[in-house]
Amino acid sequence: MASFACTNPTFNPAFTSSSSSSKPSSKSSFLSFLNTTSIPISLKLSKSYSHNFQRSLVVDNVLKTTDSSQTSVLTSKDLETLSSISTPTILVSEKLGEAGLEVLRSFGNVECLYDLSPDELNSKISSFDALIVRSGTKVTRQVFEAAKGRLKVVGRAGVGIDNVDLQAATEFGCLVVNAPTANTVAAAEHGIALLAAMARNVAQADASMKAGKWQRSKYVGVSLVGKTLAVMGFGKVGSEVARRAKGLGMNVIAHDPYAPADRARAVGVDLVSFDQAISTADFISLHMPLTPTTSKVFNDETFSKMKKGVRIVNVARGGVIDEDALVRALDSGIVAQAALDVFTEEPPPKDSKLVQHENVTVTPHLGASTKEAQEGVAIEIAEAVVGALKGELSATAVNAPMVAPEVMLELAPYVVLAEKLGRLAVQLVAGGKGIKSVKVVYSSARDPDDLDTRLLRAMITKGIIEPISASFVNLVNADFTAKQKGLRITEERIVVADSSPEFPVHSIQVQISNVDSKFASAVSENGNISIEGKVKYGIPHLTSVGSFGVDVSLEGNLILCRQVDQPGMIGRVGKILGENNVNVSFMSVGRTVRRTRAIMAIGVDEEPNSVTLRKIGEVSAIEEFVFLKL
Ligand SMILES: NC(=O)C1=CN([C@@H]2O[C@H](COP(=O)(O)OP(=O)(O)OC[C@H]3O[C@@H](n4cnc5c(N)ncnc54)[C@H](O)[C@@H]3O)[C@@H](O)[C@H]2O)C=CC1
Ligand SMILES: O=C(O)C(=O)COP(=O)(O)O
Repeated sequence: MASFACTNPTFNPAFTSSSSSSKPSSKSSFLSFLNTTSIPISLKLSKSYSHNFQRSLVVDNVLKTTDSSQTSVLTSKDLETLSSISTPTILVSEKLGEAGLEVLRSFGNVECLYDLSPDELNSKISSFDALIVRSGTKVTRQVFEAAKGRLKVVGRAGVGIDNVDLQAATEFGCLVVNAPTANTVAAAEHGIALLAAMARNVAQADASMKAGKWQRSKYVGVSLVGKTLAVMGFGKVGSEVARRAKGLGMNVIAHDPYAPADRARAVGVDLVSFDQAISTADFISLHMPLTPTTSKVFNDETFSKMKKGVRIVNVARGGVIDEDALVRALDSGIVAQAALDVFTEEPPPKDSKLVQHENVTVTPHLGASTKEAQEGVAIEIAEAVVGALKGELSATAVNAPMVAPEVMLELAPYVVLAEKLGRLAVQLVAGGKGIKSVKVVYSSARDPDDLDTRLLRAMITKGIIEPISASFVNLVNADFTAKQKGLRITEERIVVADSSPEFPVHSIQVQISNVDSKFASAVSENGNISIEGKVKYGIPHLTSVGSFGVDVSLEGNLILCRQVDQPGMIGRVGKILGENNVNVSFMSVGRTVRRTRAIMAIGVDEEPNSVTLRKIGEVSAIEEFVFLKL
């Protein structure tokens, strides 16, 4: 068997790459992190620590301390590793509130480099673990490629993530987080400001007066009260706009294919179809995200269905409107006025017909730009990014499943077990190749709906894929990577009545079908390579191989031997290992029928050399054996 890369077991979604050069923060933040997770642990620390490593330690220490009689002390090797890891570096590429910068600075090295060109960003990005942007930075596939695996998290200091190539981020295993709540009110207020300013020609009248004119009859406006406003996208901003518009005496309807009717009803708003909304509204306010579905959804065809003289406000994204079509609709009078905060291209070209149009009021993407919102967004994104760099799954992750911290902590030892089972299973496949179908069976005393297996599945995927490819797998890209490699992972949950619901998982079984095994005994009766493991006292154990029951802790490396069940076998193999200075950590023998065949599972601290392995193979009663790296 080719040698396998052995990584420190971790469920950190961000920091699992060997190329990571995360650093640490202070000892105090390390300890406070442990405190917040209430892990019973005794640590002797002498240096600053990496959050990357912190997370691994959390996993290790959850394992080591589930038995409350044990305490864990870092070894000198741990300390050496810790001290060699450098501080996380964070690039802030657009103006961010000071309070957020302070949060970031307390954790890592922060560089604020505003107005970078795409080439400059690409040339610098490989020095950073995290990137924080607003709407002005395009985080393209080239950025992820240029990052060379270093970039672990992109933080969008705001809501819209249409400027981040999410598919590329996912493929590169880079977590994307946003700050979805702190600018909601600011955007809604700006929408209302534009609505009122547009209806009363505030901007145009202001410009006219500043040009020395006094044109009272030219700028007669329209009233809002009693008019119908269609809110397109009844999410956070849309519903706040609706609430405020109702306060202005408007009749508000909304269109949102995904919004629950009761949420709309609570605000006194009727949810209607797209066509109904645009054809009955006097005013239309846009609040949907820019996606392939919403791109240019306001176009010649949809403008033609609108009431003549409709007025449109857009504080969502420029791209939801076909801007050339809007100019035509303005010129023809279908659209009487528009008030726009956002544009397809930002800033728009200086000669943009839309910006220059006399019936259009414009602002340079100011929706989120209040002092309050910017402070809030900065703190929200800084905390999300720091959390992600620490290995916590963010509540605002955009391209990864969100797992509550308490669930993650509970699953921690099973996460280690899952990765090790994946890693073992793939090493049992002849040549480690041709794996197409993997089945994972979780048995648990809990209701199947009560078990979130995404983390476990991701780690099994990691365990299977990483040893046989150059791919780096984490929670962000596990499903994508499996799909890309043609690996189908199916899951089954079995409820076992005789286990305690106190523990989330009783056992995990990994089966690989339609492959040859290099260790025939690992093939169970259904023809699949099959191994099963459990967590005992917080430590992952291998509990069955093929049809044989074993019980060996999954630490260090493993030798599996199948032999004729006869006296003296343990001694013979143990002697060979001892003579070659290989320390045995655990040993377990499983058999199906007495004095026929047995499997010996031997945990070893060191990797036996080829001569030692050959000697084991020469023991006459041994029919087959395999050395597996964990
Ligand atoms: N101008 C600015 O500075 C700001 C702009 N925004 C933009 O406003 C938009 C909304 O933000 P939030 O309300 O916070 O997001 P949100 O996610 O809370 O709401 C978006 C709503 O749009 C709905 N939606 C999705 N597809 C739709 C479709 N085809 N038709 C109608 N509705 C659809 C969703 O179901 C959701 O309810 C985003 O595009 C965001 O980028 C947000 C803040 C500031
Ligand atoms: O949050 C959003 O979606 C916004 O559009 C705000 O963008 P900004 O952060 O002001 O560039």
